Amino acid sequence: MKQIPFELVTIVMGSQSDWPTMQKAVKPLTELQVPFATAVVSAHRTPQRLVEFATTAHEKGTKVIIAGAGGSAHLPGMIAAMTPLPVIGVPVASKFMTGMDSLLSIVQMPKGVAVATQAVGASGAFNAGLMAAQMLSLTDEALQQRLIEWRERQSEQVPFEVE
Ligand SMILES: Nc1c(C(=O)O)ncn1[C@@H]1O[C@H](COP(=O)(O)O)[C@@H](O)[C@H]1O
Repeated sequence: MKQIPFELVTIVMGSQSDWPTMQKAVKPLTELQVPFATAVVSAHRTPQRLVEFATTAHEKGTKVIIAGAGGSAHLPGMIAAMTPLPVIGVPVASKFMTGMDSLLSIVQMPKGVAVATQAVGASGAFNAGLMAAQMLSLTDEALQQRLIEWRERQSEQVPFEVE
């Protein structure tokens, strides 16, 4: 059986079809030199894989989990229910409800199990990568410095003049 990959940040998604959205999380992680791994894990289609992933991630070196799913998006919440690690949820835009269903599925967690829900789609995935790096920077001064410089570069790239 194939092994689930684990890294400092592990990005999981409900389906391969989520990858075009979820790959946006890779950019900030790469730019900030944060190691990450990716895997398809589905609460609905691969429940055993979900349990194995969620119950062992904290023992395998993962510090932050990013979980993206669309539609009936139970993946982030179910992972959060089984891990002590912070889980960042990304609502992937769905075919029929443009992601409102994904957003509500992920954001409306019951009290006692927390998911840090991001915006729907590509921007949410990008910010999930950024948020994961910010969480890790709490205990990594060099990463915090890289984040400060990354922010400065971002500000410099916003033109002052209106064209
Ligand atoms: N929401 C979930 C879960 C889950 O929450 O466990 N597993 C798959 N899915 C979602 O189903 C959508 C359609 O998947 P397919 O494109 O494979 O049919 C995807 O956005 C996926 O995240």
